Amino acid sequence: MPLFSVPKEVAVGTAMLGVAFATGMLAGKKYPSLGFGTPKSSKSIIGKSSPLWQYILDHSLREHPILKKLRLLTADHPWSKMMVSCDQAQLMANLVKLIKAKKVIEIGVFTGYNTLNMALVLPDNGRVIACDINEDYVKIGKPLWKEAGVEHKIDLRIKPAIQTLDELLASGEAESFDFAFIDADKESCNEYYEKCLRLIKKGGIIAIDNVSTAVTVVVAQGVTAFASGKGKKSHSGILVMSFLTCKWVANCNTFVPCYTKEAFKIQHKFLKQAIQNTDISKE
Ligand SMILES: C[S@@+](CC[C@H](N)C(=O)[O-])C[C@H]1O[C@@H](n2cnc3c(N)ncnc32)[C@H](O)[C@@H]1O
Repeated sequence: MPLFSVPKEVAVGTAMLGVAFATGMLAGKKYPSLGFGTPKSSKSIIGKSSPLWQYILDHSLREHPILKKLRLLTADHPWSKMMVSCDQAQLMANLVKLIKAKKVIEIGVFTGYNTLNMALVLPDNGRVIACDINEDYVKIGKPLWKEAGVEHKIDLRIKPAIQTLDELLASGEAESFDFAFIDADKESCNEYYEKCLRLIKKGGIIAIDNVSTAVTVVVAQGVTAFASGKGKKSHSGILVMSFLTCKWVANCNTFVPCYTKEAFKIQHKFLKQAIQNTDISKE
């Protein structure tokens, strides 16, 4: 019996993600002192000293023009490092499309780059529950949501994300979401993860950013429980994927992965298990 069943494309996509992790091709991360965030401005990611990186972006990035506009607009923000990288966002958009998601949650919106990214690939009646506490950040991207014609798909909730998740659960939306991206304060990550496990339905995906910092343990527990089949009932059938931390290398203008051995082992084990247990017979 497979532990879970995901579409073949998702398994392949996830495997490629694993390869990207293994080869250090994914976007790097830098953690400002607040404990969240990633170095994502085009200025820092597309570095001249990283021809491989540039090649990957030149040949695989298909960024919507308004997304690009928002990325460049955000690049000038003092906290631009918090924005997801364009390739990371593209991977999530592809996964959202592959599982034919209709309802997604973004925990931590910042200027709304990934919110817009997901809204663009959702069907017209799709919905992004976008959670943030800082309206000033969100205000930067909101006009571009409108310009892209997807504003109606975005349900922005300005309040602590825990409160929003509780409200969703209280209003009977458990097991009704397809995808969640956890990318806010790390202190609450454990709670976000547990609540998302209740909100995401079977066949859905929970993506967690910056897992090799404070949340490694959370993910490790979830992934281990999930991969061994010993997780709670509600864990089964949900794919948990994680974006690992990379370390900013000063004066290098590029990012190199800085995996903790443990985080890499967990990721690798999980991906291997995910592929082995993918039920492609129904495809
Ligand atoms: C790393 S940024 C999110 C980046 C975003 N996902 C993107 O695609 O660009 C983290 C965001 O989490 C928000 N945040 C921090 N604590 C929060 C909380 N308790 N509830 C909701 N949002 C929170 C911050 O205001 C910030 O905008």
